[in-house]
Amino acid sequence: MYMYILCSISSTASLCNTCITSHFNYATLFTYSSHMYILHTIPSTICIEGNIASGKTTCLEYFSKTSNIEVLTEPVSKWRNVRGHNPLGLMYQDPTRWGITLQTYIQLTMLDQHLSTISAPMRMMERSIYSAKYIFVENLYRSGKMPEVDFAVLSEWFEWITQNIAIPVDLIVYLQSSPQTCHERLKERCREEEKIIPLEYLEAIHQLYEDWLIKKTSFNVPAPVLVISADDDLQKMILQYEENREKILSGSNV
Ligand SMILES: Nc1ncnc2c1ncn2[C@@H]1O[C@H](COP(=O)(O)OP(=O)(O)O)[C@@H](O)[C@H]1O
Ligand SMILES: Cc1cn([C@H]2C[C@H](O)[C@@H](COP(=O)(O)O)O2)c(=O)[nH]c1=O
Repeated sequence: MYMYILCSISSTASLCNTCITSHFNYATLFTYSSHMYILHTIPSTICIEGNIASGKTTCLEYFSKTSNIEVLTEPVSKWRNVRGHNPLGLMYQDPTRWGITLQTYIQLTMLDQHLSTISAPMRMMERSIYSAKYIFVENLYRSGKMPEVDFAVLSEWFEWITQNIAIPVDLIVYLQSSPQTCHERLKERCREEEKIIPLEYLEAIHQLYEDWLIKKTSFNVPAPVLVISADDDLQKMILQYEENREKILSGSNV
């Protein structure tokens, strides 16, 4: 939908006034085409970020009961089964060989989610195309498990996408948890491919998240960040979600 809007802007800019106004969670755009005004609404996007097993899916499930929100969980099932292949499993078995395969596919599926047309005025997504690149690709590269040429190709793809396609994010909710908590929860969840993940892997992911979203020293942060401490038990997490409900659903002004 957004690409269509961008096309509309460029094709109608010389013909008429095009205006974008922001009201609460809606961005409303009017374009003039074929002698009539067309109104498009762009849903606002909230991305739930955090380490593996920090509680993102659980958080999304909780907010899925809220009206006017469409929740998009990470398409992990696709990453585990693309035409009968399991790139997630392959990556954990041999990251140097399969890291680029998995990350190319994740980049595609994330882009697909960002651009998907939804009927609700608000989209709540699990992670984003940004964290796939800034956290996971970066981790593979920095740990010496992704060859330089693979990193270069993925980076070229990512830069082309983000420079040519509008991928708006209105708010990042960072579920900040200790790597130890995640390790415990990961063991409990018991996803087959992840059984070999050591604590050190979660520590590396944690550090990359902290540099990106807390210290803001590594990469561009595409939206305001709301930090929610995620080490608490489920009941306390629900309390925190309720305390922050308005901030989360207003999509910005953190
Ligand atoms: N606050 C919590 N306290 C204890 N266990 C939790 C909590 N939140 C989630 N879990 C459990 O931890 C595991 C990982 O949670 P999940 O929501 O799948 O994390 P993520 O989507 O971030 O990987 C699941 O088994 C889930 O039931
Ligand atoms: C985005 C992204 C994810 N992964 C891996 C990390 C985990 O094993 C799963 C996602 O599970 P989570 O419980 O939702 O964190 O996918 C990856 O390797 N690369 C990525 O870019």
